[in-house]
Amino acid sequence: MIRMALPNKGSLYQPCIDLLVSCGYSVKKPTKGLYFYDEKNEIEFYFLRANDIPMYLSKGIIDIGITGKDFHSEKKSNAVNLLDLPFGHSKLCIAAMQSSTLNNKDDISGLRVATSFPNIVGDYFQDNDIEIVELDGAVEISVSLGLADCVVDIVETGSTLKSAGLRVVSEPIFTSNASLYSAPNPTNKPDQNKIVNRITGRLIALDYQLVEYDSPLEILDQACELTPGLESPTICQLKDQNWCSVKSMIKKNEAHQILDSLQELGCKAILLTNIEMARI
Ligand SMILES: Nc1ncnc2c1ncn2[C@@H]1O[C@H](COP(=O)(O)OP(=O)(O)OP(=O)(O)O)[C@@H](O)[C@H]1O
Ligand SMILES: O=P(O)(O)OC[C@H]1O[C@H](OP(=O)(O)OP(=O)(O)O)[C@H](O)[C@@H]1O
Ligand SMILES: [Mg+2]
Repeated sequence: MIRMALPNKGSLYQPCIDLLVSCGYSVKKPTKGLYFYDEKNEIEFYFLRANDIPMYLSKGIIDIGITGKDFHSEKKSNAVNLLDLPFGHSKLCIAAMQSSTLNNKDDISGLRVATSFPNIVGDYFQDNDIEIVELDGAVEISVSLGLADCVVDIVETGSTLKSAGLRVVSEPIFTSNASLYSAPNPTNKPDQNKIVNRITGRLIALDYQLVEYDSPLEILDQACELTPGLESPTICQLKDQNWCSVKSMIKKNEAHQILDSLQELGCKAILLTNIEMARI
């Protein structure tokens, strides 16, 4: 038995559910309630505020959980980062009114900065004299309402800031993504490892594709150089002694260039397929 925390809403909720379902877990948030038991895999899922997950992990109440790096850092959590996940990418940026003359960190000295990340902001501005105005959310409206002179807020596309009449003032002060975290001393390490292995396998599957093709013997070495695989490509002799069939994993973001090269080389029947899950 193991306890896992997932964000109960927001940007991380659906990607977390999709990731875990693709790893064979049965997980859904009840319409009312914050708990779901996956009987087959013996996992208790708790749907918590992404912001609170670092504390539950730090105290060892929850064994494993997914949240944003920004929340982990803000809460000064001693949870252990097991795995970076390919979603929840965002930045914490300083933003001020479009018309403002602020252009860099030093221009902020003496000003009021509204944020939901007082620790990250305090550390960043430790040598500047600023007043932090701590807000729980909807930070972007605070400047036009006159509560603050600028904000430090989460930015992904920038459309939230833009619609509040704000613009980013300087380089991001923190770069975040979702991560899988462990309690410092999880109760059930073998069960935790199973979860990590499944998720790692799924992330590899998402990064790679499987290519299969037929190659004349005389160009087989050149073809294999293009598709070396992780260990080594699988090669089968075809009925026609002059041809082989080759199977290999290739990086998804290189796949189409590799297919072009295989075709130019003289390979035939080139097939590209997605990988559902991988254990390397
Ligand atoms: N638009 C976005 N795109 C990608 N990641 C985002 C986006 N907005 C927030 N995040 C990241 O997702 C995580 C959860 O933030 P989000 O604002 O979605 O949570 P939330 O449940 O709405 O919490 P809160 O109620 O405190 O705002 C954070 O780590 C954040 O950096
Ligand atoms: O740069 P953007 O692409 O606009 O994304 C950033 C916004 O997304 C998040 O808000 P969310 O959608 O979670 O709403 P919330 O205010 O309820 O947290 C975050 O708090 C920012 O406000
Ligand atoms: Mg939010």
